[in-house]
Amino acid sequence: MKINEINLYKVKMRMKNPFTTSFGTEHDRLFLLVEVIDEKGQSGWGECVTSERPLYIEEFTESSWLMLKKFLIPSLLRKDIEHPDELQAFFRPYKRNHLAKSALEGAVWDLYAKRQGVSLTEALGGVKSEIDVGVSLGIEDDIDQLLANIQGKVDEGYKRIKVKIKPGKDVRVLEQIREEFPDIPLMADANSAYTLEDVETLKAMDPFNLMMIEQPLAAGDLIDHAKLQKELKTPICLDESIHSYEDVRKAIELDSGRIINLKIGRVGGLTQAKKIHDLCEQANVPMWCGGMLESGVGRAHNIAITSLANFTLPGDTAASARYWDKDIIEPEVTVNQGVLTIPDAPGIGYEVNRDEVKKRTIQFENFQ
Ligand SMILES: O=C(O)CCC(=O)C1=CC=C[C@@H](O)[C@@H]1C(=O)O
Ligand SMILES: [Mg+2]
Repeated sequence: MKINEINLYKVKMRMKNPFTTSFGTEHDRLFLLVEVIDEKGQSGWGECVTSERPLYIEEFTESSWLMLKKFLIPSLLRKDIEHPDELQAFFRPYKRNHLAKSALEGAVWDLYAKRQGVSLTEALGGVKSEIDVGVSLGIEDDIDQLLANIQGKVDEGYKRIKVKIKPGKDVRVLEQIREEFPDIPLMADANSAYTLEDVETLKAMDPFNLMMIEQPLAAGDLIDHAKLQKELKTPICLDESIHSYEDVRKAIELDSGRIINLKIGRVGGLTQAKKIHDLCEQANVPMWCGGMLESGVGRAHNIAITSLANFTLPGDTAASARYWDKDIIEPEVTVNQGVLTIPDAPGIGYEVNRDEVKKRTIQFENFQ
């Protein structure tokens, strides 16, 4: 396929509710969409899951716009490629910037699958036709509001509840949740809010029968997580510490974490995500697909990667309606009693609603 044109959209979407984690609150998502167009005029779509501020990772929307405009898009324009895996060679000279790389590579994967006449799930080697999904709930000032939020998602049948924790909003909150919901599959995401000095606080969470504690310590760390895992009964899940295949290899060797939250953007795209999946499968390390408050485009990519066999735990790919009054894809992502049916239409399996994208696009650039 020949990539004749690439469109870059900076999109602003207001979420239904603010989302608060240990590092901040987001109400408006400011992210990028990438559209690649081949010699037949067919389009593939990817999403750059950055935020306006670099609070979760070092990339942010403006930096990724520049990275795509100045380096990544020019490296791909008018190139003839057989398979999306070839993009690794084009991107290799440029360090990190994984969210930007993933957006462009994801668009090429979508286009590739459409040209093959298969779903992205099939193109990736997916083996499922439906997936169990969980939901991630932000920090609430008021415990009754959090308990009501949990009740709502339990009533909707989500297969796992993820709550955010931070120092001062952790042990007592989890205790109150367990008093109300003694048996629900429950996990906590700390987003690196703790250090090894908090080991007693983190050990105090062991009695709550959590499925996992996600990223308790610093982003990028593997050594201290390995020390902490020796102290905890609860499995540690790694998110911000895993940016590559090599990070996973070392985490397994060090026993830094026993579960991997795979985010396609964080690891630099679907080709790397597949390699990490295969490594975790060989090492019997369970995985699930994390979320970055995506629009339907990014959500569609998450669904496709979750169809691979070793994604054995419910992920964060909730329904479009969890975040958006109106999503930018048709049909929207829906979940029925915690089960999401994977579309079998070619590519990402959802149509991008160009009118809805246009309404929310605050900056656009066409590259030929
Ligand atoms: O998309 C979702 O619903 C998951 C949201 C979520 O938990 C996160 C999104 C982005 C960064 C973090 O705040 C957090 C995570 O660490 O998984
Ligand atoms: Mg996380």
